[in-house]
Amino acid sequence: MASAKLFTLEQVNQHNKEGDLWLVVNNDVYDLSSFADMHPGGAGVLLAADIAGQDCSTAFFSLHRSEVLTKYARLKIGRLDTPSPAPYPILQPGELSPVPYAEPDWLNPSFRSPYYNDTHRSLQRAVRKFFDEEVKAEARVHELSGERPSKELVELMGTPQWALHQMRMGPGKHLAGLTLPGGVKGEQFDYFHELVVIQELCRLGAPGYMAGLQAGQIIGLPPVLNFGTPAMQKRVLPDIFAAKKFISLAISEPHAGSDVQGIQTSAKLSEDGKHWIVSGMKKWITKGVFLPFVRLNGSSDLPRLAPRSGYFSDYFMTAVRTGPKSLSMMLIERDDTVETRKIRTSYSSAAGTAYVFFEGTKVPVENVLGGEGNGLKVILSNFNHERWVICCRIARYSRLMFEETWKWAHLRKSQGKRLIDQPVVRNKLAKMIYKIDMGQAWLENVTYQMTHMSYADQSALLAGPMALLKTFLSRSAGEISDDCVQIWGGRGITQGGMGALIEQFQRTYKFDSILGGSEEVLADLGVRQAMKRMPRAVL
Ligand code: HEM
Repeated sequence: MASAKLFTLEQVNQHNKEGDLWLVVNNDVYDLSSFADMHPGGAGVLLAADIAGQDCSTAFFSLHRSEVLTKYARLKIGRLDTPSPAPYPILQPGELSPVPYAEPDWLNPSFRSPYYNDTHRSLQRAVRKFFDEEVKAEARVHELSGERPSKELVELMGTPQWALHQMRMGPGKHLAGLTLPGGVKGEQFDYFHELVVIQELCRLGAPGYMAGLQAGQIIGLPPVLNFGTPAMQKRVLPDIFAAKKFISLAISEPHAGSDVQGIQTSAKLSEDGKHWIVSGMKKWITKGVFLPFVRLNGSSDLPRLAPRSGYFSDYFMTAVRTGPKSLSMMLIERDDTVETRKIRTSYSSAAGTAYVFFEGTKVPVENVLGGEGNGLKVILSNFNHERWVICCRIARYSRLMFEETWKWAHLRKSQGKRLIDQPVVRNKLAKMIYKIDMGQAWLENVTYQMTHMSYADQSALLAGPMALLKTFLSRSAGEISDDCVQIWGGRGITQGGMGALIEQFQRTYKFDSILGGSEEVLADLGVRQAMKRMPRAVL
């Protein structure tokens, strides 16, 4: 800020009353004269003798997230002429957090890891900077307002320069010939690169927005990649990777969740045998439809919303009963016979969760993936990757909650002591650290196995370990969330403000313990898979 106007602290001291109120935060001078009456914490606190006209960085950072300064940058009028070292350094876009355990060990410059090489590191640096600079602000605002991710941003993410929609599909020939962020060649891309992209996105702390951004495609597109004909791939993939079109996975129904055998949506073959005619309904379909809202640029600090049609999935990868004992997966294109309706969940509406209704929808027989009656095979082939993505996600969200809570425990004083000085708080933090680091280490081990196995072998050999890993991570997330809320107190159950991410996590971590198979189902699957490998000889 070379051209900033400079003030002495004595000059700032003069502006210390109602209607003429300045103060200093992190060496920046703010004029709050007209903002004081709108200050969410009230005008009174700002007019206190130790605040008005003073350097109040310590008071500020014990009550606000640093993002408040970005949001209210318009109140900044200059800088102190003799700055003191900033007591609360704010991370620049792309920087690693200096908070202990806030980053996975492989990002600690003093540590080594057998799993990551220079290509993973350069990709990590590139995407972190991009997410911090281009995505973070929108993600946090839209998470709260329920708005869809903006068209401009999803399209930018789909440009060949960023190729983020392609990377979220994992390694494969869809990346061939591309030069990815950080100079990584598409052919070098492995599951650790994908893990890096997922975990960097999670740092933004906006789970509903993140689901609305890419979740439909991550679970809805693999059948096209793995079972689609070349003609289907040519027609569908480029538009989805460029974010011109969107796809959702449509399996669950009011009577069938993880239990795909209970699916009731059904289809009859047309008389000429060229189409399936589909009728039925699907529930909890991510990205099915977004709230028809758009933010208006009003003077209010809170987002104001007004009706407008939003964009939504153009394709539904749908599980359909094609006979009494026959389940098929088909790619259904949205037309007038397909209706979507918003479902409100504890996630942000930015996820676009919806009901999908099919009423006599005509689907060309060529749109059946993997052959008629092979729906279960197609669904199962997808599950491992979906569960692994969820594992990457919970592991990183849990770490972010730890970072927030660790910082808070250093800031917050109770009965004259910082929270971190209380053994009971340190004990809770210790439990968080070992759960987070155990989860990440197990996740990296499973990921390493994936890099050395075919897709089919992953399903056969890793379904059990993956199911147990997901159960461990989502159970741990519940315990971490609970301990975080206890440390944050009222702020952990208050939307917005210092504890915003903690409140959001305790409201949303359950998604990961249900989606892709509930904890109970997966724990049982993990054990049953191990039972199959039990040799008779040892009994
Ligand atoms: C640049 C100066 C400031 C701005 C832009 C600002 C803005 C805000 C905002 C947006 C909130 C709502 C909560 C949040 O989003 O974090 C808030 C809350 C609050 N602010 Fe400020 N504030 C400033 C300085 C101060 C200072 C110097 C104090 C001194 C004590 C203060 C005391 C409070 C209090 C007590 C709350 C309520 C916190 C709570 O509910 O936990 N603010 N402020």
